[in-house]
Amino acid sequence: GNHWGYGKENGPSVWHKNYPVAQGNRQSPIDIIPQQASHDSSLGPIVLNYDQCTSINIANNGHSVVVEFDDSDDRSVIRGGPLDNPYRLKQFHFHWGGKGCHGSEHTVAGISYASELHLVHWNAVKYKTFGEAAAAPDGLAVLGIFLDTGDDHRWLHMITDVLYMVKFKGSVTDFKGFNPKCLLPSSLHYWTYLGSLTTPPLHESVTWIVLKEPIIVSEKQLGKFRMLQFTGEEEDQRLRMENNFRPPQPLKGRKVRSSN
Ligand SMILES: COCCCN1C=C(N)c2cc(S(N)(=O)=O)sc2S1(=O)=O
Ligand SMILES: [Zn+2]
Repeated sequence: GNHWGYGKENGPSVWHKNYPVAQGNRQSPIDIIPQQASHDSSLGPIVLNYDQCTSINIANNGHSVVVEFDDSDDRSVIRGGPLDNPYRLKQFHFHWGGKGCHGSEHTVAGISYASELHLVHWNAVKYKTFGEAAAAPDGLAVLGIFLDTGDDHRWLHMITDVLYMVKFKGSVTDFKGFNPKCLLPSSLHYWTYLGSLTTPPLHESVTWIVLKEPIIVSEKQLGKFRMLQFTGEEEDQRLRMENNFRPPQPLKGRKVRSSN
């Protein structure tokens, strides 16, 4: 059927047909305007405890490349900042553009970055399952990290070196012992606001925490993401996985807060 995607016929501009919440009041991503963000002294620092984290596998789900984690206990959590509870790390994935053009989802005063990394966490204190949390207004916390281009990122090769194993939609391969701490910038200063998943089902269940400082990766490393395919190995259509980002959505009166 007409499964959602990023093409002309099934892209972000028509998602509302199957997912009416696409036109809701807390959709993501947004354009973050730093000067309009309110400094909130009650916003403490975010704390990431990823040291015991256990990555399981890396997969091509036909929309992005996703690294899944064992979330059977509180071994890797994000806490603090706008969050009332610790949220458990479930997966991380990326969004990126085509050659040379931009591919981040959030923009900063109209400027987009080459790519954006999303670390997805869920509120296992309040909800029994990830699926339940993903549909609840305070169910998810996604840490967004911008990727800018420059020199090689010293650790990203651990991911780009295995992308050939998950070239096609539906492919998955073991990916153990990866700690995403190595993908963080030096500063954890952030903007935060209430939003949604940026892909269908577009649930309005995400507390977004977007780091101000990008990490730097090389054009060569980003290029390896573009050899992934949206399509499966058995499909005769070859569709390069690129421009898998949703454009900024209306703020609808929401407040963006800034950490100090
Ligand atoms: C069963 O729950 C419904 C599916 C939830 N998920 C699917 C997404 N498309 C999705 C998008 C996410 S993003 N781009 O907003 O981080 S996180 C995420 S997810 O939480 O992994
Ligand atoms: Zn995402």
